[in-house]
Amino acid sequence: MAKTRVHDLAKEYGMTSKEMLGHLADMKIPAKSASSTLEDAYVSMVRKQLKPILDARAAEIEAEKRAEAEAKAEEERIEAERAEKQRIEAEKRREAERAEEERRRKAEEERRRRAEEERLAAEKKAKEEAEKNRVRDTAPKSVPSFSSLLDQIAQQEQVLKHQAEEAAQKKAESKGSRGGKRGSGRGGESRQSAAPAASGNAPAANAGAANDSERSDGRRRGKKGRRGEEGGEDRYSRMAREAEAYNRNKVLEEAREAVEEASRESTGRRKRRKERRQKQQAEAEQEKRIEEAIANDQDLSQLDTVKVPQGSTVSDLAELLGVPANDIIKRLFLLGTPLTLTESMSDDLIELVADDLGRDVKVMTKEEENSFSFYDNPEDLKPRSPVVTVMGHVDHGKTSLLDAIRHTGVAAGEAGGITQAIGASQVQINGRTITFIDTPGHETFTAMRARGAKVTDIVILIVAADDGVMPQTVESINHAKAADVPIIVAVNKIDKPGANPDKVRQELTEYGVIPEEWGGQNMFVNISAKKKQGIDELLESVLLEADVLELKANPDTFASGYVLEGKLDRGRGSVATVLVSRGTLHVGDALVAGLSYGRVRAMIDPKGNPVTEAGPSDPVEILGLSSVPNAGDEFRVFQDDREARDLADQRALKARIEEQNRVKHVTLENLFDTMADADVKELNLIIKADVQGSIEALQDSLDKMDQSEVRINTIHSAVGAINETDVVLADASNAIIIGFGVRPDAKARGAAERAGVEIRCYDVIYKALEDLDAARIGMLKPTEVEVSTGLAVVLDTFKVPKVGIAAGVRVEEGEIANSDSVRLVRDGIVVYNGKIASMRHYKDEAKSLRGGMEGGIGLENFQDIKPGDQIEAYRIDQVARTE
Ligand SMILES: Nc1nc2c(ncn2[C@@H]2O[C@H](COP(=O)(O)OP(=O)(O)OP(=O)(O)O)[C@@H](O)[C@H]2O)c(=O)[nH]1
Repeated sequence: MAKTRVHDLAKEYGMTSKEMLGHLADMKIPAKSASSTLEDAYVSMVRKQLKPILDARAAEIEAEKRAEAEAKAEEERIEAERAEKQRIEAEKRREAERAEEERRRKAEEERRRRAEEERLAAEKKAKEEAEKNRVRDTAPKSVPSFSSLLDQIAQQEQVLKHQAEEAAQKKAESKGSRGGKRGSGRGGESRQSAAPAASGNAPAANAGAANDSERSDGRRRGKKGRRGEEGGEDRYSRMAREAEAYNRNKVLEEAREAVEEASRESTGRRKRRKERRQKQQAEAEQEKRIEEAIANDQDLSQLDTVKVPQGSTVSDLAELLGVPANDIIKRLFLLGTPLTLTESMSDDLIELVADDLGRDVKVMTKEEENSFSFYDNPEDLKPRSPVVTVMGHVDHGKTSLLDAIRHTGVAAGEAGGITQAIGASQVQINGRTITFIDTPGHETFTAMRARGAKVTDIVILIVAADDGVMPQTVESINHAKAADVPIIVAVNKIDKPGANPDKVRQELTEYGVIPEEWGGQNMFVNISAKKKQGIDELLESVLLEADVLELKANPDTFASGYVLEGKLDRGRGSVATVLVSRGTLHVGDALVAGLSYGRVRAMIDPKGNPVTEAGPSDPVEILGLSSVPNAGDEFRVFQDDREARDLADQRALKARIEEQNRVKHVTLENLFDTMADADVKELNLIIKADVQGSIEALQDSLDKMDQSEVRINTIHSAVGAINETDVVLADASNAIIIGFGVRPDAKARGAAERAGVEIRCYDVIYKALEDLDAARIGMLKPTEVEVSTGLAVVLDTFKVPKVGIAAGVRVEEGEIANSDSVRLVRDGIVVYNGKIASMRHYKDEAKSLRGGMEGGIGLENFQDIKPGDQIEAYRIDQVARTE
């Protein structure tokens, strides 16, 4: 048997001979070198021993092979992907090239077409002008302008061309038929014609004159008859003329080129200058935006976001985004909402379209648009007093608490004299001030917050200890939490026998309001608003909370803040209670608040005293505004009252446009509503009142009215007198104007009369509600009422030609008319409901059958009548609705 050598065996195992010799040594098998031979017995021993190695190696090789194959497959995949990508890109590129080529071709075509058009037009004009000049023999007047010079050049060219043609023709003619006939008497004429030609070698400005004389010469020649002219030109004069024509042409051509070049250069320069200017402007604007953003601590990544006012029209958006309106209209069309240029877009549509255009937009509500952002240097900030709102369930003691607070620190004798002068109050405690907003409840708080007015620093949640947590308690908690305002709980009415302050604490934990003593975040104070117990402790808690909040503001700047309340006062005009958030407000300051502006004529503090200035956290009543601002409007003082007026005017104009747009345009949302409720009638209202409260109260009652059939729309409401704009709006939207404690001014009254707009003024809400209800009911569809007319019993049935089976009846009750509807009732079940087809009394047709009469009744499309059936007759009456 052949012996196996070590190196063959090693090869078989994929190892070096040295490695194999190592293994052999381990197994005590004698072998010296790679060429040593091994006995078969040893070989089988080696194989047995090295089997695991062989297996492992095989597995390794297999794995390597697999990995290689995988890598190759992956490579191939990547390669294929890359190729595909390349192919797509190439395709895209080709597509783009094709598009570009097409665009270029079209542009070239267009350019050629235009050039051709221009050329034709110029030719036509030149011909006309040449013709005109030919018949006009007056010399050109005065020094021509640059453009008229060009015109002249063109004209002269035409004339010269014309003359050259004429001359060529003449030449041909004279060479042909009358080549030898050169008359002697024609030399003078030739000289005559040559003389002006020679003198025509003049500057361009005079060339016209020379030309004209030549033309008139030609004309004279024409008048004198062609014969005299033909062949009259001698060789020299012709040469002189041709030389002159050549020279002139050359000069004119050069002049024209120079002029064209100059104008080309100037437009090119102008264009470049314009582009440079625009670029500089854009850069400056961007720089300004960045500076402002840094100053206002804004997010710089938001800089590219375009702010779009809510309700913007298609053309507004196009302008803001700097894109052609068509781009937007096209996208709207694709979105299935075709709109015209002047139609408003919904927030969603604005965002969708902008997104599609790859632009970032922020739809700004009116409040956001009207709000200002300020930046203060931290060094300028000084501590300010806290502003507090009291919230809680109805009857838990909000008013009583505010009352008790107002009496704090007031001597007993003074107490009776305290009146709530303005919509906010201030109390002094431990030498510090706390400001309270006097419109308690979360509704106002949230309404203000919704308008962007963040005035409250701390909420006092009042909970009656005898009543515990009630629905509005929970609402108040939610509202305060949503605004991220800390809550201090005043557990009230602890003087009451059933009071259980601990139960209140327990219940509140469920809503995440947990007493500090239990490890929570909220301070709890037991009070009795009625007995004025615990009030000081409550106020001290407010100060503690304020310390935690580290409330600060810069008092040494122009004032800004929020309107808490606005009203129209008979004697004093527009009156607004404002809360200063920043800066100091002075009498005489020019300010804008919402749509109103004016100079502060007078200021009244919460105690009713006139003051000349108000700092951060101070509430004051101000007089002097042009109109009544709304609660929640932001106010801001301007250095210059012209600026204030401009801003207010801009806002007022915008508000008016928006209001009109709102009335005119159907939005996506209400379009469907309107279609679905085609049956619903609308009662449009414009409400004007002397105080915001009346508007809210009326609106509240209106909202509660049944609107299933007549929808009541308040299309506009505001504090202030009824003015002409209201009438215009009412006219445009078919609305009634309701006034509370306000009257229309003379202009409005006149406009209303002319337009037929109804204005109703009231002093009390319920009267207005009564009238509106009546109007609403008047608009209701009349009700259909079934009136029973008679009852008959079927005695027998019989056949009637054409009608089929008819009933022989006896009328038991009432009177049945042939126009009545009937029900056929069998054993209490209605088997037919329809109309009477025929009615007879004996043989004759009858219009009706009275009680006790017998007759025949046939039913429309119904034969299954049986003796014993009852016929109930009725008619439908329409009755005007009373509700
Ligand atoms: N016994 C007792 N009664 C109180 C206390 N505080 C308020 N009340 C009474 O509770 C009732 C409601 O008090 P208001 O202060 O009007 O409560 P409110 O929360 O302002 O009520 P609305 O304005 O209707 O939401 C009044 O009759 C108060 O006299 C109190 O501490 N103890």
